[in-house]
Amino acid sequence: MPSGPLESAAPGRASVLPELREMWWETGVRARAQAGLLAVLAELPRLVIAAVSASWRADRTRTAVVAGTTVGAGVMSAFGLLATQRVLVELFAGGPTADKVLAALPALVTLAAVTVLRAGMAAAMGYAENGLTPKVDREVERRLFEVTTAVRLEAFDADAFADDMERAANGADSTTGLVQASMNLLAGLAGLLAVTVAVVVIHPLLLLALLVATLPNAWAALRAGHLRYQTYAAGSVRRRRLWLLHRLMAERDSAPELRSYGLRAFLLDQYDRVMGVETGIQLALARRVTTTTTVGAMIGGVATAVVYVLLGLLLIGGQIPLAAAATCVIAVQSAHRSLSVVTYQIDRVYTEGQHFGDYTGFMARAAAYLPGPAGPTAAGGPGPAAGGAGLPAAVPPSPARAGGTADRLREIVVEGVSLRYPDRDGPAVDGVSLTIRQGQTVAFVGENGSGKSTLAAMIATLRCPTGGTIRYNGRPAAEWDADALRARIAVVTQEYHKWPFTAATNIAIGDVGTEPRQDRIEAAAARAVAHEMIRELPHGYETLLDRTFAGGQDLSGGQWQRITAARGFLREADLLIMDEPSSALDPRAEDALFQAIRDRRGRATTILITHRLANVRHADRIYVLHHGRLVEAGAHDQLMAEDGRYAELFTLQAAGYDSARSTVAPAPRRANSG
Ligand SMILES: Nc1ncnc2c1ncn2[C@@H]1O[C@H](COP(=O)(O)OP(=O)(O)OP(=O)(O)O)[C@@H](O)[C@H]1O
Repeated sequence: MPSGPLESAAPGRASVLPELREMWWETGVRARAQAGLLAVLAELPRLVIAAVSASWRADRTRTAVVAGTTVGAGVMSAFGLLATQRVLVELFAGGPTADKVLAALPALVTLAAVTVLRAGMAAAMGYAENGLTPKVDREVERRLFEVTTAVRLEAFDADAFADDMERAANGADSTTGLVQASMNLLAGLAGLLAVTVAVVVIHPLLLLALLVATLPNAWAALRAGHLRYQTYAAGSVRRRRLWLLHRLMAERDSAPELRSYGLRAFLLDQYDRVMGVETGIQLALARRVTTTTTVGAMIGGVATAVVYVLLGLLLIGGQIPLAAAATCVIAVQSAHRSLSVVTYQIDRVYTEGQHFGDYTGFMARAAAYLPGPAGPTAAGGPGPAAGGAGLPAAVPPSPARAGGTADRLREIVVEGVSLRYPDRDGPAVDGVSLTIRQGQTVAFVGENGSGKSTLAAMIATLRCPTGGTIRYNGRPAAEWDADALRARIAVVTQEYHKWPFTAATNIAIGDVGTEPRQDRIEAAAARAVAHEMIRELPHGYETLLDRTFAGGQDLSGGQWQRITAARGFLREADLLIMDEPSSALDPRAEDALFQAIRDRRGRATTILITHRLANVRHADRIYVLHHGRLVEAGAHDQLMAEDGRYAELFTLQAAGYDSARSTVAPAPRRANSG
């Protein structure tokens, strides 16, 4: 017996999963990581300003409180240090202890007041920050969703747009982190400044001592942070590979194939390889970081010792009083603390800033895909008014256009329409012209990839033609109110979405503009042969159709297709587009569904896309597409008489049934239970 898939997964074969190639944006991340420490520092102010302005837009008062208390706490540090020095000066002075304590009392009171004020400011800062976080999250995330739900469908065809969007969503989460890190950095800097000022006031020479004692540690902390970021940036492909492997090995969707093809050992082997590399890299990083921080600490330690020796010499030489020397020791320790805050926060600001940059970058790029007055050709053109930090202010409201309630869709004229997807050689739809009148049922037929769904998507205004025009009641889509026009069209797509809602809501979302009345939902379900099936679910129409929630249920492919057809029927749209609505239906359900579609004839318009040609026989007009071009058009009998492509496809399919009928004894006909 040949070796099974477990053996074929042996090292050397299929060692790299091809879909995990490096993405274009990762080179950008890598370039930033290799930019060097100074370049990193130079980028900080821009990132901090972007985050603080996002916070300012979310809540001015709280942002001001956080900023004010942060700086205030720093200033209080300076006062605290100066008061400490005064206390020490008085205590180290000559004379009886009681007199010394009495003399130190004002400074002690100041110290107590400063301490209380600092504590009060810290509490106010914490309170304001806690309230600010959800507001900033909401502000930033809502803007992201306003954009992701409004961009034209073409955006999703653009290179790596989905990747870009995913990182932007993560970047949105980094906003609060960046704001907090920026504020903490401000606090650290204010503390450092305060210590510096206090030290200079005591004795200018001590500033030099302070710098010598603290700079080596600061350099080490920054360098270690930079090493960590470089490793992080270099590992993005590896992380995505791990993420993919996690999903493949633990998710429900891949579980059946994983077992049936015996992919367990193959995937575990992939995991071991990636983790082996990851562990090695993390160990190397730990070694480099430890070396750097140890070297920094050693130099810092020696420098601090030198400072203390210097202080001793100054003391012995009578150049500085004992109190100033004692304050200097406290100042050096304070400076160490502030500096470690500053270096840690710089590291955080940088990392969070990189992620936040993904968000602002995405928002700027996505603005080009927002529908605007410029219409479909707006791609690449200016987007709506941009908010601060490259954030589009909001999705612009549609200008007043045609689309009143009385204006039903009477005629759709497609004039020389083409569409070319990005990075595709030929057009998916090529110069198609046709007219669809109210009440007609028309069918688009043709082989896989002939352009049927693309043409339907353009008629449904989901995609903008790259050539030609589509007129609705004589007016091009650009002259209509986009929402009003879409409200007249219902689309049941091939790639329907399983919304994680109840069965009733899954149908009701077909017409969110109206009240979700149960009788209407049930009537739509009945037309799509879904009513009985839904009633048999554990909670009937209230059954949650998502197994990731407790008590949730999943449905079979055909059952889902009935629900999506019901969604399409609910709206009573002027135009219903049904793209392969019956591919998973059993023959009885299919027959009933097409009967419901035929019932629309004369009343409302239907575009039907299906490969089951028996179902298009009754269509008023059949359009045959081939390689994006319209090659035949007419009623069934006419096309059969022409003996062209349609006749060939129809005869081929019918022959399958005929030969089956000739070899299988006919089953007794059962009454249609609908
Ligand atoms: N988003 C896309 N990006 C790039 N090319 C696409 C995209 N969608 C479809 N295409 C290509 O456009 C052509 C037409 O696709 P379309 O889905 O319109 O065909 P279809 O006739 O509906 O096919 P089927 O019968 O298989 O559903 C195909 O060559 C397809 O590969």
